[in-house]
Amino acid sequence: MPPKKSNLNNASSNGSRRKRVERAQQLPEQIETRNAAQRIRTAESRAQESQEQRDERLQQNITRTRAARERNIATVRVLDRQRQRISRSLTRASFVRLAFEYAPDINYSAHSKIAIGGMDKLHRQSTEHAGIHTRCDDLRIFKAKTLGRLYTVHPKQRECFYLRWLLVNVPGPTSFEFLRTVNGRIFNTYQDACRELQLLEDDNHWDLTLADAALTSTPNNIRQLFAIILTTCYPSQAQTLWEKYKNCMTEDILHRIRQTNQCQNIDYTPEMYNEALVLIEDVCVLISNLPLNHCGMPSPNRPATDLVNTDLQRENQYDHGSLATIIMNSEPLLTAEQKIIYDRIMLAVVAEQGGFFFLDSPGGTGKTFLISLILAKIRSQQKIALAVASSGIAATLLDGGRTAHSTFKLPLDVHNKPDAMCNNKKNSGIAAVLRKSSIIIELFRNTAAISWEASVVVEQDTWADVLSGYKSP
Ligand SMILES: Nc1ncnc2c1ncn2[C@@H]1O[C@H](COP(=O)(O)OP(=O)(O)OP(=O)(O)O)[C@@H](O)[C@H]1O
Repeated sequence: MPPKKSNLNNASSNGSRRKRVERAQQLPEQIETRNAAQRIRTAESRAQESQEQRDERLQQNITRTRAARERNIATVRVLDRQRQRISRSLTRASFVRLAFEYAPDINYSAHSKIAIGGMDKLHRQSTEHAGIHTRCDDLRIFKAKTLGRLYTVHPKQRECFYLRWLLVNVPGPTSFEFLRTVNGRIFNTYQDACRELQLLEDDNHWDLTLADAALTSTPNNIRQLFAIILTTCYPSQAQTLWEKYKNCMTEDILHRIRQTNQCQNIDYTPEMYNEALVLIEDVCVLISNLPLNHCGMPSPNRPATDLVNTDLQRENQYDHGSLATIIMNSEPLLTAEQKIIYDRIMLAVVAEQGGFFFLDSPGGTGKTFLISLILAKIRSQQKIALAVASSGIAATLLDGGRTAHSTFKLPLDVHNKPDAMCNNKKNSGIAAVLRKSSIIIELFRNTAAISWEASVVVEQDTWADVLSGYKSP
């Protein structure tokens, strides 16, 4: 087979450069003639090829094409990753930094068309209406094609939430201090400033709710109701509500102390209120994983490690009767393959061997069935089996399942941060649960390989950190 001509476009010699220039100056007819001659030459040379030469040529073509495709795919992936990284870093830009970009000379509240959040969408819609478009341009709020973006802040991030609220309501602020200044008085917090400006809904509704409950419910129920209000309704003056209804929420404790001491003259004491606060905090931690001081309330006086009990209690609260039923019904049904895996994992748990097991199989082949049985078996032995999943939906498949992100405080963008660590302290509740766990089962469903691999690496580092000095992961 004649040697393949070198590609002129890749050559950098004077000759090839001259040829390229000549070709660039050719007329279409000349190009057509040249191409026709080239086709004839190729056909002639191929006609002279033996079968082996033809096969070799085709093989080379295939290899070249594959290599080129792989190069292209690799380039596209690299570019894609870069683009994602840039877009994520923009999305993660801190709210406070964005607050600095706020244009202080604009009265945002005066413009009904300014929405918080999907500004890009708004602008795109607005361009279809000439009137609004002109108005957007006139506003000159932000450069380029967007109207601008003030990030959504969850009320849980209290001060950030109130700062944002002030930013969209106070015209012409010149500094953060300016935002906290109302009627010449500088407030310590943005929340106080919001309250002074009457931007917050008052707690009248929650006041009436608690007053109603105080008449009809037990102290335990009122505490639970109060915890729900604190964690999900974000009252602006939680402490005032507590002060008003703390006696109703502490009545059972007072009653118990009076009974214990055989004395009906004992009155409420700070210790009793503290005990009630501890009980309320336990419920708050169960609902939102946040202690009371994150809900605008005073912290109860107890060692921080006592919070551990809530996590541990959660893992020890399984009903042993129903666990036994699960085991009794499911164990005999195990298939041969399931049995091998079941025995292998149970052996590792009983012998405290440690280790990692990856279970993968096509959908509907009984993974969840097997995992549920393993969880039930270990829990029935008074041991802790922690069940986590890659998503909230997946977590519902496992008894006592929680998301890995909430359990281990995984960073959201694990695959972007190779040195990321979970936000768990060694003396936290979940660290104690991890230390006492006989097994940690993590269910990954519909998760891209990169994300679950990255999650496991980060969790593994965290387990090693949390367990260091205790036992091997
Ligand atoms: N050994 C078994 N005996 C009887 N039923 C079983 C057994 N193994 C699994 N099943 C049943 O088969 C169905 C599918 O099982 P399961 O949900 O555990 O599969 P899976 O592998 O987790 O599926 P997917 O990957 O789609 O979640 C369930 O109804 C389960 O109860």
